[in-house]
Amino acid sequence: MLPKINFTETEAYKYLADHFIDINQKSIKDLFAEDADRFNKFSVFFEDILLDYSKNRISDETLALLIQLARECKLDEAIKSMYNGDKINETEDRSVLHIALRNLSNTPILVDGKDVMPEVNAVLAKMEKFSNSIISGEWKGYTGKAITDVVNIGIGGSDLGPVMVTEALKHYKNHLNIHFVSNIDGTHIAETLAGLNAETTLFLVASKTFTTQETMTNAHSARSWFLEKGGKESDIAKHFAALSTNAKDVSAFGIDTENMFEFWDWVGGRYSLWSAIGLSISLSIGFDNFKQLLAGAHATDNHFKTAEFESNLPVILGLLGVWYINFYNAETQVILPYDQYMHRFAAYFQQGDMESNGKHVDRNGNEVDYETGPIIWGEPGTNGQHAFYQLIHQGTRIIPADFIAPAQSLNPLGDHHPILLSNFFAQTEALMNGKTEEEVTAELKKEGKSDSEIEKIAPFKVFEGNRPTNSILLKKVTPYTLGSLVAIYEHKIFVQGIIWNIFSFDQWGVELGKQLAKKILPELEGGEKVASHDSSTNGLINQYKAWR
Ligand SMILES: O=P(O)(O)OC[C@H]1O[C@](O)(CO)[C@@H](O)[C@@H]1O
Repeated sequence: MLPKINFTETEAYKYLADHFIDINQKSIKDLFAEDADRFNKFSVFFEDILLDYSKNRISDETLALLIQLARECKLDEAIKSMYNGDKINETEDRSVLHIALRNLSNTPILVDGKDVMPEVNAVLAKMEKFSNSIISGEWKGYTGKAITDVVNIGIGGSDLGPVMVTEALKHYKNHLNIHFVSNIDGTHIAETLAGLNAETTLFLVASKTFTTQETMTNAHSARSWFLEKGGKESDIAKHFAALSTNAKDVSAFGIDTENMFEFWDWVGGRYSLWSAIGLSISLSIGFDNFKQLLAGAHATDNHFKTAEFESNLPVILGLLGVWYINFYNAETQVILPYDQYMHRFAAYFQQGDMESNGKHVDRNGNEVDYETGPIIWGEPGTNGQHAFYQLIHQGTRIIPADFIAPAQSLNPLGDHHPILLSNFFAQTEALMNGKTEEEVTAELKKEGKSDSEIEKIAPFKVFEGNRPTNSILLKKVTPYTLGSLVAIYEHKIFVQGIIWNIFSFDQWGVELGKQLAKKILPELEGGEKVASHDSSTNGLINQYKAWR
């Protein structure tokens, strides 16, 4: 069981509320001026990852109080509960054990008294064998040819993680072409299949429940396409595999359960890339690299479990988020990878974070009277700089930003990487320092502008600064480092869920829309006018029927 403490009623929260007033007398720039050691004090290494969180609106006292808050909310107990396999996903009566999927130390982890590790290891061994035979070409399609293309059909957690990782680790990929189909919009699968040859294509139907409408519809279309192109029912076993917890529906679909890669209800969809759902990753970069990804995450898991809160990366990141969301009313959190390969990282954590902590009822079943999960967004730098950074620099909202970059490029081409990194460093500095009216005036004077011109233009050129950032510098993007980084963000979400006293591992909020869509679908048949909804919904449905 998780503790059920209202964090706004803790001692630490009250101290933080007072401290908030004090700390705002100073800007981050002032705090740097006061303390030459600030970088050393507020940065922490975890293996080949450096987190510099010194450019935040914090002092020693802020950090101490935030850590006190974590202690009062019994974060340590909550972490133990998760690692012990307790059913901390109480609303679904499930354990939360993505840490078991990457538990390469193989220490027993019990669910209902049974060690889950033998099953985890058995599926990993099956994934290894399958990946090797597809990659080597030993596995043949129905006309005796090796597989060249793999299509992962899944959505949400059965898509975003594998997409993000295969993109982030593209540098390590082999000859297989990996495609992803998620959207129910027929365009997605039609465009994907257009260039493919059924004889050499393998479909992975990735669905924890094996009931998700989008995935099942796409999977049936893929099956029909395969049969139209010349494959027979008896050939399906060579071209379709399932990644699921639902053996019954997998076999009803016609997929040989020999080709089913199992996982378990204690793996949340948005935390499942480490499970059989990661088969597309293992096919793309090879099982050894997939294992490195798991190893990196496992290292983070050990760090999260054992490091003191003061040097614990997920704890620090989580608490900083709470600081901005609950005291500064920050509504969003932007993630800015300065690495083209990581272009889906923010999109991945949009689900990871927003589906986990987008909750308004606390663990006691009461409506919360404080903010919970932020809106997560982001794009890779430097593209974002030329699109939305204006608002981060000069808008009216506070947008805490995570900058992420590797020190070593996987494509060291001319000056590209130093230019990229100079932008990263410059942005965090600019966001902190801003530009004062005096500086703007001096600059304009130097350009030869008259006093009246300066008076007119200066206000628009002033940057307030004092905008908080975290900088995460990786030595290099490797499967191991990426695994560590993803796990850091996963555990950060956990930390925040504990502080906010919410359940982070269910997602009831996505159900209503699904139910209504099922009700509306039959109403779209036929030509008769629909009148069973509000006037807007009726109007839209009827216009759709008129135009289609
Ligand atoms: O893997 P499944 O069962 O198809 O679910 C896909 C996604 O749908 C959701 O349940 C939300 O609708 C996600 O949590 C999940 O990742």
